This record gives sequence, C-alpha cells and structure tokens, in this order.
Amino acid sequence: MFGRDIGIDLGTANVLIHVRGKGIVLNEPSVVAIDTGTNRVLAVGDEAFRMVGRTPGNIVAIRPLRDGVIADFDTTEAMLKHFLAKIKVRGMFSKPRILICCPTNITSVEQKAIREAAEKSGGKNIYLEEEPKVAAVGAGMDIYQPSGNMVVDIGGGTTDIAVLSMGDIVTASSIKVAGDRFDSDILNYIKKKYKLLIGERTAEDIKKSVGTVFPGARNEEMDIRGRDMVSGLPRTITVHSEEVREALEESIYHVVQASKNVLEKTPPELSADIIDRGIILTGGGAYLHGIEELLSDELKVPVLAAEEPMNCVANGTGIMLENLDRVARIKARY
Ligand SMILES: Nc1ncnc2c1ncn2[C@@H]1O[C@H](COP(=O)(O)OP(=O)(O)OP(=O)(O)O)[C@@H](O)[C@H]1O
Repeated sequence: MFGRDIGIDLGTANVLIHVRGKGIVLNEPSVVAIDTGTNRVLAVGDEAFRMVGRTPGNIVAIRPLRDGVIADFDTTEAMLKHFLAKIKVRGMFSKPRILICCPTNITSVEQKAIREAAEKSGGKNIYLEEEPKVAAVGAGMDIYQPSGNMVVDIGGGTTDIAVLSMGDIVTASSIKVAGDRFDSDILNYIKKKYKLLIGERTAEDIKKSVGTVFPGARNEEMDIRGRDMVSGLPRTITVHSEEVREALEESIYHVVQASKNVLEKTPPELSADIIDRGIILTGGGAYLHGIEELLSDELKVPVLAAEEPMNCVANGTGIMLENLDRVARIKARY
C-alpha cells in the first residue's frame, strides 16, 4: 500500500522523492526543457537531461535550481508539479504530508512559493527542512542526542557543512562550490591547457571516471573529444587523473577552508564528539575519488562517506516524517 507521507529532496542537480513504506520512487535530474517561442515546458527530468547542450535554437534545457538558489521560480514550480503528478499524488494518496528539503539559502518568499506549489499538487501538511540536518539523519546519525555530529554535504550547487546536536544546527556554513563548480573547473582547465572546448557533461564524465582530489591517489587516463578552439574542428586528447586533481585544487581548498571554519566555531565539547565519531560525507561529491583521505588529512579528524550518499537526504525525509508521528504520539500521551 502507498504511504501517506512523501519526502522530497529538491536538489540543484537531482530531485528524489521518497514515499513512506516504498522508499525512493523517483530520482531524476533537476532539468526542464522549454520552448522559448511559446514558453511551453517540453520535457522534465531524465528526458530533458538528454537534451542538455544538444538543443536547437528554440529549445533551452534549464536547471532551475542552479547554484543552490531558485534561479527560475516558475520553472521550479512546474518541475515540482510534474514530478508529483508523475508519482500520482492526487489519485493514490489521501492528502499526504510532504516534507521538502530545499537549498539552504532560499528566501522566505521562495519558501512560501514552494509550499504553495506542493499544496496545489495535492499535499496537505507541508514541512520544509534544512538540507544538512536531513542529510545527517539519512546518513544514520542520531542528531537528537546532546552530542556533536558533523556532516559535509557536497551536492551539485552547494556544499553544506553543519555541526548538529539535540536535533538542531549548532554551527554551519554553505558555499557555492560543489559538483557544478568542479565540472566547470575541468572544462576551463582543458580549454586553457589544450585550447579545446568540451561540454559540461564531458567534464562531469572526466570527474567521475578518472578524477581524484588526493595527490598520487589515482593514475588513470581517458580519451575525450571536443572542438579545437583554433581550427574549429573536432579533436581527441587524453586526460590524466593528476590533471583533474590540479584542475580541482582551488575549489577543493575552499571546501577544506569552509570545513575548518565550522570546526573552529564549534564548542569544544562537541568537537571532542566529532573526533570520536568522525565527519560524515553525503551528496554526490562524497563519491569524489580521494575526498575522504584529503579531508581527514587536512582536518585531523576521521572522515567517512555515508552509504549511498546521494540518497541520504531522501532517506532522511522518510525518517524525519516517522519522527513527526513519534513526537505527536508522545505529546498525545501527556
Ligand atoms: N562518482 C562521482 N564522482 C564525483 N562526483 C559525482 C559522482 N557521482 C555524482 N557526482 C556529482 O554529484 C553532484 C550531484 O549530487 P547530489 O545529487 O547530491 O546534488 P543535489 O542534492 O542535487 O545538489 P544540492 O545539494 O546542491 O542541492 C553532481 O555534481 C555530480 O557530478
């Protein structure tokens, strides 16, 4: 049977929907293809993603949540409605509760609009939650105890770093350096070094297939194709892991610095807990080759990637919605 509760990870790179009792039922890129002539939405999610960088003049493939803010609200709303319609919220669920995790820095006006979009799609009680908190819960941390837990969530648009205790964020930082920036670093590096233009998707491919952030940790290479900036013709070059590390060095430094700043602002008792438990990495960036080694080397604290890091937020919404019930039952008893 379908549950009554729906959790949504409204990410800058991917949208995941979790349904209580069923797990993750939808996982698609946050991309919308629009006909610029008529302003009509042509495709959403997987289908729109296949069009990125390959659209004719009158069609644009938009990532409405780029950079961890809602860059294009109407498109975000259309995308949210499309996904909720796809899982048939209206027919199957009787007035579900919806917990939405959105980018950390959105304004109260944007929060209100997201709430309204979810209501219009059939939701009854709509809750919004901060991403690092839900990511920590989804990674299996018990954030409700009076002890320190630290999570570094490296997504597409933002890296969110937070120390949590007793169910709340104690210190946190959010920087706009994450997966998208790593891709553009690689793209720019290749442009400068080889005078070769490559697309965003090729850059992402390089990052995943041969990239590393820890010196000497990976020694692989890959052939890539692009357009020669001088001749204008297609050309193939070979990229090595060490070149990717070099390309990512500056951005990774920002992630390290932001993590250090959060640790420096953390009360000492909680720091001691973090040394015992280690820092947990969530989000797609947790898959970056060498990131655990690099962060633990720099921060002098054990660092571990969560299991299924890209699903932590969606799974966390499920756990938090169950907790809402538990809190309600306890309140009813007293
Ligand atoms: N194997 C991998 N190695 C490196 N990066 C990866 C890998 N797999 C996915 N990623 C990156 O993870 C990012 C997407 O992560 P995720 O789905 O957690 O982001 P999001 O939740 O949508 O973003 P945000 O948290 O900013 O809203 C993309 O930039 C993608 O390139």
